[in-house]
Amino acid sequence: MEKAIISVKGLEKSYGHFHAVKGISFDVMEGEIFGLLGPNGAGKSTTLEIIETLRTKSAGSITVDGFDIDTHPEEIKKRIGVQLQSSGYYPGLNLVQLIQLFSGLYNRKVDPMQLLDSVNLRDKAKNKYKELSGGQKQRFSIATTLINDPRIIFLDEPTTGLDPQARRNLWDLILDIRKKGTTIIITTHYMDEAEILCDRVAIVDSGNIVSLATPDQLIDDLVATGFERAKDVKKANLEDVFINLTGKALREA
Ligand SMILES: Nc1ncnc2c1ncn2[C@@H]1O[C@H](COP(=O)(O)OP(=O)(O)OP(=O)(O)O)[C@@H](O)[C@H]1O
Repeated sequence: MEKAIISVKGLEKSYGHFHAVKGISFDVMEGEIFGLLGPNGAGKSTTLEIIETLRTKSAGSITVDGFDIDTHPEEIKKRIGVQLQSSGYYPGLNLVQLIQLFSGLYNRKVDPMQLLDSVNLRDKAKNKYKELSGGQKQRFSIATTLINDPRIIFLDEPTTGLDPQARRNLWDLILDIRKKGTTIIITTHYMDEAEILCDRVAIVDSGNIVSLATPDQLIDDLVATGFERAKDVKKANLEDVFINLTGKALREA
């Protein structure tokens, strides 16, 4: 039976007089990839950071894995994996040392090489974070979300700035993580990414959820209104051409 692992009810957030999140409610089901989509400033990061216990809310209630955020934030922290800002990656340490540092903070024993293997970064074990390419940095930051063996991970625009091969590689990594039973919440500005990865998406605009359904359902609903694309869709797009010409392999060795 489907069970909600995150339940958000009537969430509001104001920054001074500015009402950034205006009373949103949604559930995230156990094991799903749930997308928050919306234009810049819609309130996606604010919402994520409140659920991550990193920001206070102005009103509403949230439970994560059965724990109320107001009364049990520490229990919630133990169960979630959050991408760190790159400023958290001490410049003098290599990837293995960083993983050892983070696992110490979480009080967990992890095998750094096994974790690096899982994100295809074994070869970079002795490199420093700043020596990684954009795609490698993103993969490393996803690896760090897995250190405490979380039930849920939060990915805020994980593929922004990556080339098409690196994006696809990251999609495979995200799907692999979900296969192991981890619930994933992701924000993205890429609709193709949301369509491929997300079981359900909430479309957020000016602090409200304006629609929430599976990508298929949202498209069908739009088509049912009589909407048609202006141009016939070709069987391939420019990204297909690019991948076809330059291959699927990563270019960052
Ligand atoms: N600390 C803050 N103080 C004041 N206003 C803030 C603060 N953080 C965010 N905001 C405002 O709240 C609104 C929502 O911001 P938020 O970062 O949640 O949007 P977002 O949907 O994640 O946008 P983006 O796609 O650009 O990351 C924006 O108008 C932003 O300027």
